[in-house]
Amino acid sequence: MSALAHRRFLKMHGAGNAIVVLDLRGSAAKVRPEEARAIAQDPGSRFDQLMVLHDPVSPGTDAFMRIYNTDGSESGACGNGTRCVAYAMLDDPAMARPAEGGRLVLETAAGRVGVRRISERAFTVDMGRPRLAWDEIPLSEPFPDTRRIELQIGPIDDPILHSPAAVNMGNPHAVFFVDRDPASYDLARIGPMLENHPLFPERANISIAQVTDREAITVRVWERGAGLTLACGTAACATVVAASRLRMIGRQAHVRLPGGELFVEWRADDHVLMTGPVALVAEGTLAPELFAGAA
Ligand SMILES: N[C@H](CCC[C@H](N)C(=O)O)C(=O)O
Repeated sequence: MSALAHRRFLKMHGAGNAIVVLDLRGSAAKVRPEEARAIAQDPGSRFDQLMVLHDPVSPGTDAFMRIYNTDGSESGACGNGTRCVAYAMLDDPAMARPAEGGRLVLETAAGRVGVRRISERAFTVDMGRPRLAWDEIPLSEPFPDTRRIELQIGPIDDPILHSPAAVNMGNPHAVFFVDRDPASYDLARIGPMLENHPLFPERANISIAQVTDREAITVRVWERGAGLTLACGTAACATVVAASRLRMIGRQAHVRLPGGELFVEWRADDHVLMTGPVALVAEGTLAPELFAGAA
């Protein structure tokens, strides 16, 4: 039987991004990709991302986090999910541990993120520094300037989208800036082609963004490994960094996504801070039969 059977989870969302939090601290259990897929496919535990807590690995951190997409693939970052984890680690009766004044340091395969409570249901995540070199995104061929890379989709003489910015926020992002409502693009059709484009050896999250004023951007996202989601925290961060590099905004903006709004600041010390809400939807336990056919 799976080591995950009967384990309790929290079903949450961050600006509409569906998140499940599972606490495996104090155990040697790990989530296998097929088990993540099985959990995602059950209506009671459906998620865009599964945030799994493990015992801390490095001194000065409160937990090690593994992040799974709907398809079972792992990511080095999830902004919305990190806020949900902070809520769980500070407020959930079973998951909470005493923490210094509402502050936590979480570690993932991509590095450390700091989280600070702003209010009962809002948190600011220090997502760390963006990685901007072509081989840090990563891209499969060299581009000295990742503010606009050579990639387009649609008719060669009249592309639907072209010249995206590339940013890594612990995960790879391509951001296409457009001058009309991002909702007018068929991202459900375009997204998978771009997510799996050979230019992205680790695939990519695909955003379509419209800068509506010097401090406001409207974004829609096709997420790597999860598809269309109502919000994507790291995409919001990547979009603000990209827009700032292109001088379309200053260093901060309100990012409006279908599921809600995030505020992102690319601080002078190169750290990207993202502030947004969390919501608790339900709690549940993982039924053993979930994993019966896990493949
Ligand atoms: N799909 C992303 C991970 C989740 C990102 C998103 N949900 C967020 O809030 O940052 C990836 O595979 O890179």
